[in-house]
Amino acid sequence: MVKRIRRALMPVFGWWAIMSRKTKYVFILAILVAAIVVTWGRAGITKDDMERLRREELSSQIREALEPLEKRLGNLEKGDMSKADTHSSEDSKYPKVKFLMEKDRKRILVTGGAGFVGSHLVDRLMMDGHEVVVMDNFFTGRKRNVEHWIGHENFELLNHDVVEPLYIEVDQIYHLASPASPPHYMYNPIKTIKTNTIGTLNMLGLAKRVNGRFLLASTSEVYGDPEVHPQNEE
Ligand SMILES: O=c1ccn([C@@H]2O[C@H](COP(=O)(O)OP(=O)(O)O[C@H]3OC[C@@H](O)[C@H](O)[C@H]3O)[C@@H](O)[C@H]2O)c(=O)[nH]1
Repeated sequence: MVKRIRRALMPVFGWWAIMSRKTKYVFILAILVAAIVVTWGRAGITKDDMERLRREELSSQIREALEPLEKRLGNLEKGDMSKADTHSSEDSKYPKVKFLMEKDRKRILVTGGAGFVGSHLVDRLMMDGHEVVVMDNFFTGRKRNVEHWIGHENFELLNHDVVEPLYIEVDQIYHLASPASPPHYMYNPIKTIKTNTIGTLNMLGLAKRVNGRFLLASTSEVYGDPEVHPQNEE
């Protein structure tokens, strides 16, 4: 093996032996210079490349972050307020909502907002551009009635029993939380009475504290078994 290597290197050593001393120096110097240039050049390019890549990545991240803001600004400049709201753009997964200026936008609590009447009221208030807080204990209400708003920046869902006090900041309260149909309000009559007394008192207290407007809905059950449809208010 050693013999084979020696034989392979023979031509090189042969050349080396017949070279003058000066040529040898020049040869060694040339190899050294070449090695320095290659190493230095490689190190320089790698550093520069890394820096350039880092800068390119950073500017593409900034461009990505700015794009929706620029789009929104463009819409604002064009006066298209409906598209200025990110959630009202065509590709939004939510129903279209109006854009309301901060001074016109109300924060509204709907108790029983996951129920039949409540969820339709919630749709209307959301589409009008308000902030809506739904509070429901899901006795008869269902999350699916309001699920199309879950995650929207104007929407909040609280699983809370109105019999317990609630401390939040709102401008208006629609108080609809109560078992509505006879099988439901007779299921636990004492709880129904508590909901309609203590619950209503809690919501009145909240309205008083925040100086907010208050609406209490009754039920068509108060008419008994009506003989005419639709029922009039007399
Ligand atoms: O203690 C309670 C009791 C009830 N609730 C909630 O209050 C809401 C009441 O809504 P319901 O859907 O039961 O009653 P609603 O009055 O909205 O509609 C009802 O009356 C009109 C009919 O046409 C509907 O079919 C019927 O559901 C429910 O979401 C229920 O979970 C509370 O949050 N707390």
